[in-house]
Amino acid sequence: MFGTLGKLETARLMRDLGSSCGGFEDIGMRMEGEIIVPHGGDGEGEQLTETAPFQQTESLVVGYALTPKKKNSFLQPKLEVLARRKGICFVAIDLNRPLSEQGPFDVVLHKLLGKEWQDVIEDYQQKHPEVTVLDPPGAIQRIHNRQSMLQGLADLNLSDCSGSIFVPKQMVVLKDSASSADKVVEAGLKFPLVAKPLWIDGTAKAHQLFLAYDRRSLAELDPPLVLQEFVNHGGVMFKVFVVGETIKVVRRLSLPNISNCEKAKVDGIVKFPRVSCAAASADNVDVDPSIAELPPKAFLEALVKELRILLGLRLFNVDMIREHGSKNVFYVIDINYFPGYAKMPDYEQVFVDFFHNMAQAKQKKIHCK
Ligand SMILES: O=P(O)(O)O[C@@H]1[C@@H](OP(=O)(O)O)[C@H](OP(=O)(O)O)[C@H](O)[C@H](OP(=O)(O)O)[C@H]1OP(=O)(O)O
Ligand SMILES: Nc1ncnc2c1ncn2[C@@H]1O[C@H](COP(=O)(O)OP(=O)(O)O)[C@@H](O)[C@H]1O
Ligand SMILES: [Mg+2]
Ligand SMILES: [Mg+2]
Repeated sequence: MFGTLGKLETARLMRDLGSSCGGFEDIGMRMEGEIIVPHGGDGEGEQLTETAPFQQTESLVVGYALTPKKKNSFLQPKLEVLARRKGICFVAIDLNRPLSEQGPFDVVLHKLLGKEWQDVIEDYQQKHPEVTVLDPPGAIQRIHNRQSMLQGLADLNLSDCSGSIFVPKQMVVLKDSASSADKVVEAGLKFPLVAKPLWIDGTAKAHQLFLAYDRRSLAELDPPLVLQEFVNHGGVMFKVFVVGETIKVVRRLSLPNISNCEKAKVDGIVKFPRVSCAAASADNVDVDPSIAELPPKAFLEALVKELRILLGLRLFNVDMIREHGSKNVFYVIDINYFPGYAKMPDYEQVFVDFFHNMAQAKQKKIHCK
């Protein structure tokens, strides 16, 4: 039932990956991308010393509501110590007590799923307009659906034209039906297609993706899902991390090109691992530099500027691939709210600068009253 990726590709993929995202191990030097830090931060973490003088006054109190996994991966000791030195402190929100009885907070940083929390944070946002909610729940909801997350991207009018941005042709299949295969063909989607669960619900299942090589295989998939045309991109993808005004790009391993010969040979559906969640080890993958070349800086800045407005988010990353053979034709294939920032080089300093700028803006506002 499950076909197989080309033997060579699979072997290479598994060799390079070493592990899937869940049991994330750093499998090699992460190819650090360009650092675009338009404001004061130099992106360089300061050397930590045990006797680092803690800032006495708290300039910013950040309440956080995160899963244990996210708390462990994001709130690492180095971040807390560097933050404390700038008067920024992180306080765990007690989910068993009313949020309004806790704090006071300057910022509420959250990534929890479920209607209950959504109601709590929306109610809190109404009652506490003075608190920065990172990020607004409505904006987060939009990217929990793989259709709405990409809506509007293809129409972005980018000020910089050193590149162009597209979204792969895709369609949503809400329920099993004999006619869904006909609709896919009528919509002119070309196989192979990447089948992705429609909803991002924080479970591993939301990341179980398949390649569907022919229309007959669609019946083996479990709706609701998005079917997206596969775009050859040479096996390297770009993760564009955004933290407020800061942008950082890293390269990650991705799926190899699918040749016409393979398209003809392989049938059925193929499940594939979370190739891009682990850090790329580009050192041992012979990739053509034109494939691995980072997207132009001005292009990324123009794209992210528009995305911040379109999405209404400050903490997100964008998965982009360069169309194979093109100079700078890019496809956005995924957008993630509050992703695994610990895999972004120097993430601690980036966040300290981000929160410090927030604290300064708050101070300015108080003095202007
Ligand atoms: O597990 P991590 O730390 O690698 O981060 C996951 C992200 O990996 P990335 O940082 O892009 O390499 C991951 O990104 P991808 O979807 O794998 O591109 C998701 O953002 C995931 O959150 P969710 O399951 O979509 O809610 C993220 O999971 P959470 O950390 O939010 O649970
Ligand atoms: N349309 C596509 N064309 C080519 N490869 C794709 C496409 N969509 C996804 N992929 C591959 O699958 C990986 C995971 O897809 P993505 O949409 O980012 O799902 P997730 O949210 O689970 O990360 C991507 O990093 C890329 O390697
Ligand atoms: Mg992704
Ligand atoms: Mg994702």
